[in-house]
Amino acid sequence: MLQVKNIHKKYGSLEVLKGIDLSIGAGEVVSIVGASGAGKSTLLHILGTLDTADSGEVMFDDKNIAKMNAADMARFRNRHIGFIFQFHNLLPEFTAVENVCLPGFLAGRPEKEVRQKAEELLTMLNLSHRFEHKPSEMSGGEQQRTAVARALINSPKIIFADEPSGNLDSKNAQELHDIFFRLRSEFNQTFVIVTHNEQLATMADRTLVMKDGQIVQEQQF
Ligand SMILES: Nc1ncnc2c1ncn2[C@@H]1O[C@H](COP(=O)(O)OP(=O)(O)OP(=O)(O)O)[C@@H](O)[C@H]1O
Repeated sequence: MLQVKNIHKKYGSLEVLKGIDLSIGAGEVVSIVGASGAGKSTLLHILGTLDTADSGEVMFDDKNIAKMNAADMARFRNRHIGFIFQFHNLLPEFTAVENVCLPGFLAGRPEKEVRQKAEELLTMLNLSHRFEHKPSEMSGGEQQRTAVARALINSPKIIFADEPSGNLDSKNAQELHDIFFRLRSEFNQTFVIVTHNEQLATMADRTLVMKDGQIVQEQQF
């Protein structure tokens, strides 16, 4: 599904990615670990089309992301990619349902269909009692589960998660990790997850270890 060839990225004179190759198949859960500053988030942002590489290729199925213009890339991102960040990034003025709906509306899908899917997703994630709550009226775990529902609203090919449980206590973290693997077994959902959480890293099918801008090791479980 995702093929990456020889990606390089510099910030000024700092070489952050030094030739990354990887490939990720549909339904795989891949974790990326490594010391702070190794380049994990930079790689995830490039894979997720939030940033561009200086050179190299990012292919989603047969589409070369590097060759797309900004508008096509934004459309592709909205339709096919989901994101979950360490901090939920929900809009504070909107309810849980509205936050989840937003990427669906941006994709131009019918309002009724999007709202129904948002409610289904929130119900699946045990948030049926929180539809009309704003982020400040929900717990950290509930906010992060709402962010998962938002990531799923357009049925993305792949979800990129950057330290998704970094801000959660161990019980909520465990619950979130279980959700990822449930989504994989029920919907064949693909995930690439940057994490410092050892439990999550080792639950993945494969773990890529990054050091100084390179993948130095791959562990298979
Ligand atoms: N926009 C930017 N401008 C300049 N330097 C950057 C930028 N983004 C990242 N860097 C630098 O690139 C290097 C890699 O950063 P990155 O966030 O990818 O590391 P990381 O492995 O995700 O670290 P962490 O585990 O701490 O999140 C760091 O030295 C960082 O300071």
